Amino acid sequence: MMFIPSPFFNLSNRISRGVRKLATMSLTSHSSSFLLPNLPTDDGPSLTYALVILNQSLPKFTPLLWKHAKVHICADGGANRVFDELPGMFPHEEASEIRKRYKPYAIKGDMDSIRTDVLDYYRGLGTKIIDESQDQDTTDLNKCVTYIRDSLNPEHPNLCILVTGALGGRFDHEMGNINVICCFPSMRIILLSDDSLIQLLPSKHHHKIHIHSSVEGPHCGLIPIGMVAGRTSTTGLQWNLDNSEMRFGGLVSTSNIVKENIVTVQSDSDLLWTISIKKD
Ligand SMILES: Nc1ncnc2c1ncn2[C@@H]1O[C@H](COP(=O)(O)OP(=O)(O)OP(=O)(O)O)[C@@H](O)[C@H]1O
Ligand SMILES: Cc1ncc(C[n+]2csc(CCO)c2C)c(N)n1
Repeated sequence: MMFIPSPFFNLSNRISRGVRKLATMSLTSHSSSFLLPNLPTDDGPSLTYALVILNQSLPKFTPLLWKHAKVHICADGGANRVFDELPGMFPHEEASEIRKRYKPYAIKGDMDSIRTDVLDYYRGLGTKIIDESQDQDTTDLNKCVTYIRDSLNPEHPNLCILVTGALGGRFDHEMGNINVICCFPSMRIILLSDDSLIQLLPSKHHHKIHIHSSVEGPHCGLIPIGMVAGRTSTTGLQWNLDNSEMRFGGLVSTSNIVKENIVTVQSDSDLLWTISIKKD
């Protein structure tokens, strides 16, 4: 298979040589540069970030993600977290000032967890309130991603949705959050906690993952989802896969270690990529 740049870079993902057309596979770059104080421009496509805040303790790097994001959306009770926890991250400033500075653009969900005082407060600041209590079949995260997809022009190929509070906590919620990234395979969605991140690597691309060792790694994993992953090959890991099969009940690449600044992954199946996030 040939590695050539993907449509994310606005280049053709097909190449023809004379009369013979070679099957090619586009290459998608990934980088956790949103965890750095400043966004570099030389390690992948320049992305536009949206931040979705779920109803779990805010990671300590939330102000950094907020700064990098162009739009900020709370999933239902996620708004309680912004209201309650963000002022504590700035102990020398007035809570009311911090709450005005960190005003969500929208709050969306079935509204069974947001407190009335928090709802009234943000409504008063002009936050859009989108009550979808009639929908009891999709999670609040799904509702938020749908909103971003439908209203914020994510046809833009360089949109990336960062989701805080997605991991740890209740296992059914965690699995629901992972299911959301599988429901939107063509969107870049990154699930975050203080300890790790998870994203989908769709099989229709080859993947080049830039490792920022100051903020992430070395622990990582590649995990098949929903089906047997027949053949996966990697570079840059301590235990690389070489056309290996992965399945639950057999080999799943957990407790792996990043060894190089770039990890490459190609597979015939969609995989989850996870990497640890460093504590300062
Ligand atoms: N303990 C948890 N672990 C992981 N994710 C969570 C947890 N609690 C909440 N979330 C995430 O935050 C979102 C909003 O949570 P909230 O408590 O407001 O609503 P919920 O009624 O518990 O969730 P839902 O309505 O989606 O079932 C959830 O949809 C889920 O994505
Ligand atoms: C088969 C099935 N299982 C669970 C739920 C419950 N559920 C799933 S998402 C959601 C909304 C939460 O905001 C709720 C209540 C369902 N509807 N269908």
